[in-house]
Amino acid sequence: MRYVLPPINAERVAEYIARRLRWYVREYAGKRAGVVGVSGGVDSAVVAFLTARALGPENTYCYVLPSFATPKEDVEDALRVIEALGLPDGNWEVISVDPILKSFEEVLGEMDRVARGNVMARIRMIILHEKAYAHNALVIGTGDKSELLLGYFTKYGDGGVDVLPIGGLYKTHVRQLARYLGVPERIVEKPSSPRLWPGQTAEGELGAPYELVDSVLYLRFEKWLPEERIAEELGVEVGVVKRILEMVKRSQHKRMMPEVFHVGQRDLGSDWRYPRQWF
Ligand SMILES: Nc1ncnc2c1ncn2[C@@H]1O[C@H](COP(=O)(O)OP(=O)(O)OC[C@H]2O[C@@H]([n+]3cccc(C(=O)O)c3)[C@H](O)[C@@H]2O)[C@@H](O)[C@H]1O
Ligand SMILES: Nc1ncnc2c1ncn2[C@@H]1O[C@H](COP(=O)(O)OP(=O)(O)OP(=O)(O)O)[C@@H](O)[C@H]1O
Ligand SMILES: [Mg+2]
Repeated sequence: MRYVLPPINAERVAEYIARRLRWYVREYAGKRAGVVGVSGGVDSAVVAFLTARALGPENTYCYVLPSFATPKEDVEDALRVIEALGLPDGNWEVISVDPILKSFEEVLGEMDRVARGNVMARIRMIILHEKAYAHNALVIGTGDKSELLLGYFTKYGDGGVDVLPIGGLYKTHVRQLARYLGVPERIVEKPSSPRLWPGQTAEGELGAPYELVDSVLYLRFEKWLPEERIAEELGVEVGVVKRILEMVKRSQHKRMMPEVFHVGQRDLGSDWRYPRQWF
């Protein structure tokens, strides 16, 4: 398999994202600070570094929100990020989501691991928004371009954020940016995982390494090559390419506002009907 993404200019990208994030939070939203859920993974580490660069450590709030499925090394790595940023004491906290998850299961009954994982992600979302309200802040999202295109996130969970500063960067580019920013190497090298159940890895669930996923997405959406040419170019079966692009199609609803059924002024009280072929 060939990796075809050109590298980014990490210095310029970091500068651009930090400036734009500062403008978005301060000028556009009129807020003071940013709240980040820090997992010990590379996306949230990069976003925490960029938020501190944009707004200053005193205006950056980091929350580590482990569950029973979080390895203890991840909590250690999350704390390393917080230490590296030099956040003041009141600007970070470790809060276990397990008691909240347990009370959900007591009321709703036991859930399977996917359902429980999505509830876990939505519990984190609620906590982060509560903290944002408390600190006059926005919830800074950590989704990258690969996850957003694949729909590899929980709708209204880790997807329920206010702004997506690294949403224009593929996962492999986020790792490059992480190295430039000085994110600890163990975090940069760690295989991506939502950690929604023990042993879960992103590449295991997606069925392909991110180098391949990113190459397919790049050749399709930036070079507009047809599926067969992408397969040839990367030296993989066309079925692999089709499967990745199918994930993009099926997750369109996660990248849009919910469909609104508009009712126009002239429809109210008139006998005009939508043409049959619209349905
Ligand atoms: N066509 C459509 N139009 C409008 N809405 C539609 C829809 N199809 C489904 N839906 C709605 O979407 C829901 C399904 O979406 P969702 O609840 O997200 O659930 P789903 O996509 O099934 O699962 C989330 C996936 O993201 C992964 N994940 C989650 C969290 C974090 C990370 C990470 O990388 O850190 C990864 C997780 O491992 C899993 O593979 C349905 O329950 C339904 O309500
Ligand atoms: N234990 C956790 N504590 C705090 N936030 C979390 C935790 N688990 C997930 N999150 C939030 O959900 C986001 C989505 O998880 P995801 O696994 O995609 O990102 P990551 O762990 O930062 O990087 P990677 O995708 O490489 O694992 C995280 O970036 C983080 O903001
Ligand atoms: Mg992760």
